[in-house]
Amino acid sequence: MLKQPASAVIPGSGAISTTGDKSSSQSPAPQAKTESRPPSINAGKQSQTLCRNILIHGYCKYENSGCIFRHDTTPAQSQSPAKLEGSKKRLNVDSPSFMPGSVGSGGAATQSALSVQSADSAIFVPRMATPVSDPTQSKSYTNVTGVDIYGQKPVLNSQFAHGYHPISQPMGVDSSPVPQSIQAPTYDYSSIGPYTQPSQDLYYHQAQPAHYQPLNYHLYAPLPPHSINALPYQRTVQGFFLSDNLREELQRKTEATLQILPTSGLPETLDVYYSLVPLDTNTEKSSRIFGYSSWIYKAFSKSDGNTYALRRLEGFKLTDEKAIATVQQWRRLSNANIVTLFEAFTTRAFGDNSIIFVYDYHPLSSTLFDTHFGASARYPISRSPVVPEQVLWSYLVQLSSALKTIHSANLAARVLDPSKVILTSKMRVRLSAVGIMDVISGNGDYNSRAESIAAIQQDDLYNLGRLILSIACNNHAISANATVPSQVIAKSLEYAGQSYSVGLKTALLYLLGNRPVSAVAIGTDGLQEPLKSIEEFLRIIAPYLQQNLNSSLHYQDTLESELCKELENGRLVRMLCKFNFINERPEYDHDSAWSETGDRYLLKLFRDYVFHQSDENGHPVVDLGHVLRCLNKLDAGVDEKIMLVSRDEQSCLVVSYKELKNCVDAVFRDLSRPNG
Ligand SMILES: Nc1ncnc2c1ncn2[C@@H]1O[C@H](COP(=O)(O)OP(=O)(O)OP(=O)(O)O)[C@@H](O)[C@H]1O
Repeated sequence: MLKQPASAVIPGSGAISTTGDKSSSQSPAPQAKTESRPPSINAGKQSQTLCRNILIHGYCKYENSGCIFRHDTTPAQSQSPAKLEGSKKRLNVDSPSFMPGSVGSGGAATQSALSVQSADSAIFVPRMATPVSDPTQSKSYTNVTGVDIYGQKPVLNSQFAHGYHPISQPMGVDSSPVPQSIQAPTYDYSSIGPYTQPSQDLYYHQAQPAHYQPLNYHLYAPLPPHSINALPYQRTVQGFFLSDNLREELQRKTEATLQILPTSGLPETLDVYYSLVPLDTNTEKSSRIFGYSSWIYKAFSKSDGNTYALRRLEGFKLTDEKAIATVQQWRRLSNANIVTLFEAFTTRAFGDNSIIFVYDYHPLSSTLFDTHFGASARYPISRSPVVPEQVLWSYLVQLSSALKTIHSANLAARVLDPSKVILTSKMRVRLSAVGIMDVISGNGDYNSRAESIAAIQQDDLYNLGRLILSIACNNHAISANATVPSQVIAKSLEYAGQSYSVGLKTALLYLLGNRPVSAVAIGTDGLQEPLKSIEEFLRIIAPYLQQNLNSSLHYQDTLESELCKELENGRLVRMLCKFNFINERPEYDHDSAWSETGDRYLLKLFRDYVFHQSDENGHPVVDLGHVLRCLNKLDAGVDEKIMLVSRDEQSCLVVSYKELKNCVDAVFRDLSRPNG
């Protein structure tokens, strides 16, 4: 229970009586008392005054028990005697309909119903800090004490102990009545410590009838996948935010991307690249793969500010300029399992002849070699020698997809080694050194050597088989040695057949099988044999492609769901930033005229309403659900009205989120104007 103010609220009409202005109210209780009171000299006058209960509730339950106010809504002057007689009926067909929002809009009935005291109240005329963007949106905050908040500063001395006063009446979509049958499920929020019960709005977003259909921009609409049957204690506040694991991983990647090494001893710049950071985990360089020692660095680009991975081949002297042109062919490839190659250039910045290949940078990646054969694995798959079959299929499918793109572009991967396949997140592999062999072997002009490319593509299939088999058998030698004896391959296949399914063995047999490695293959029977192809291989593993597609779509759903949460939170951050720009500005510290007048005063009260509520015992109410709900409604600018109470509880303001949003925008625009 949150503390209630000592004030009565008249929804919609804006007429509110407070402890500070008791005289201006006309409540049912005093009216009831008047029954026993002797008729006063004002009795005749009062009988001309329309009973306020008629205005507010449409009827007065004291009408027949002594209420001396008028209950016929036809203007008194124009009432015929016959009508006057009939005026004892509560409402009749001539009764004007009740218009909750008519205060201030000049409704005749409303005006005639205002008491003499109300007539004395100052008319609230908001002062515009800057013109509001939408001229049709008139501001009409209801100042319940009759104090013009724009001209006169309310007294705000006492300790704040203002309560929780939502006037949750149907002014907007979310306040419309919810049918009983589709009430939002009860949500147990008790498990999350100080956070109290969240709003129904946070969870409940489909029960509104179709005719209340403006978009509910202030509601959270979590996307699937949801955790099925989660117990209350499992549904924590984390449900509103990015999962911890994902957030941590993304943050670590950001950190790695931004890392710099001021004293690395590396050249300060390489072409347009600067701030080089070595990525090699292995300081002992071998020339096994490329025939040259290779190094890899992270660097920022001056031209676009992005981060790239620069692979350097030490001591390479380019003799054929045309060879480097093949990079353009690689650059055009678009495949999620290939690290994009952007450009290549030669340099003497390291004091030798080096060639640099520029790739996309994938922070915190780890090679398949490090993962399965190395001492440290960034994405540990399994420490047991038997790698789960699902993992092998995942690699096989992804690398096949990469080969399909490469072969379709009339190119060949040529390097399919565990040290040149990187894991960029869990089970996500990419070929990391494409295009290099084409440049350094000067063999890029495949068009003139159709036979050669076909043969190299056959090698790709064979090398893919060796790569997967070496991981399946936990034997690096199978992939490290290009001329591994066929007996070793056969024995390893037999071994793999014991641990893995027939499907996997069949796939590996196709890749490693005794097919010709030349474009025109002649079999032992003298007949021409068809070449293996990646298309044919994909047909063989088709059932496993579906499984892989399914899991990657599941993962995509999960990420989209996480993104959806952050979308909402992004809006809140924006709103909070604006809010903090406005509230408690130190330069206006001693200028209460700044913070306690006009739009800014409303926002100050709104901040108290959102963050600084206290319960009936004076304890702070820490309700994250309430905060999220309020800020989302503010950002969406819904029509729902709330009552803001000053810290001394002497004045209340009824204001809609829409008006508050206009205030935020106006004040923020004011602040951001060059001359402030
Ligand atoms: N494009 C890239 N983006 C980010 N990191 C990468 C990229 N390519 C490779 N790496 C990382 O750089 C490190 C070194 O890669 P490299 O290919 O040199 O492997 P290596 O094991 O050192 O092989 P070698 O002995 O042949 O140099 C690995 O941790 C790898 O994950």
